Amino acid sequence: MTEPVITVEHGAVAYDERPVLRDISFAVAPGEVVAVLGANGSGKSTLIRAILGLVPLNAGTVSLFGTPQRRFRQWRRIGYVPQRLGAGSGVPATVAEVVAAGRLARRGVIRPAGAADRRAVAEALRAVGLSDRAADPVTTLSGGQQQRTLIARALAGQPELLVLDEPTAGVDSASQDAFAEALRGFVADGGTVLLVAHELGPLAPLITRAVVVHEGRIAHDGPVPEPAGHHAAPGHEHVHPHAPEDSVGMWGTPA
Ligand SMILES: Nc1ncnc2c1ncn2[C@@H]1O[C@H](COP(=O)(O)OP(=O)(O)OP(=O)(O)O)[C@@H](O)[C@H]1O
Repeated sequence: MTEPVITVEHGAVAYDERPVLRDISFAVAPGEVVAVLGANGSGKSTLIRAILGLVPLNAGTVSLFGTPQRRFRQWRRIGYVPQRLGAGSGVPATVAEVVAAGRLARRGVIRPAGAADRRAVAEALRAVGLSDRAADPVTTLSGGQQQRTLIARALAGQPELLVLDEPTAGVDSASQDAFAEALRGFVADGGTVLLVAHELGPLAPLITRAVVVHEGRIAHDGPVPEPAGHHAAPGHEHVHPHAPEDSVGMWGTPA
């Protein structure tokens, strides 16, 4: 039997004793592309941060590649792209330098970059369509291109699992398409993906499963649900032009 890449069992997280995730259980198998959906503040980012050990669980367990998270040491197998590039520090790193940082965990800081590192960086830049910007300071790139730079940094580490927090939020459509293409290549090479998203856009065809978080619990685990308020389907006759915003956000929970 193939070992899940991620297993969460009865996971719970609280911030300052305020419960944010309660009794979360789900698993991600190798090769899956799982989208975590849900309204603002439902706990999506907290869930992936808990999986990565960036926030502590106060109940339950997480295993990564079959190893309990607290004993897991093979972090190079995981590439993580957090929600946003932090506020500009003014350090004029080039695109290639940022992407090369994704190799550090693999080669160790002591050993200088070798041919394999340079190849991995070039390949990651190509995958996100930024080869021609390699020498430019990241600060001269658009928000979408900066996001692609971070994705390339994660890809350069040649991870087996990519964890992405809203990779396409506020990103122009050219960058969304470039990202979808990069992800398609990553998955075709056997990679596994867990991503948080508000809108799937060009990623939709790649998603194999959706997990909807609602008020700290999993409200749905299965096929990508139709966005709430989707009335374009033929034969849909229920018209309510002034219906209030669904409290779940754009993703409906099953009745
Ligand atoms: N470090 C923190 N300390 C205290 N509360 C936090 C912290 N991080 C998140 N929260 C709170 O926990 C809840 C869940 O936040 P989280 O960021 O996980 O939600 P989300 O579903 O990812 O939201 P969004 O879609 O807005 O990114 C929110 O009420 C948020 O305010």
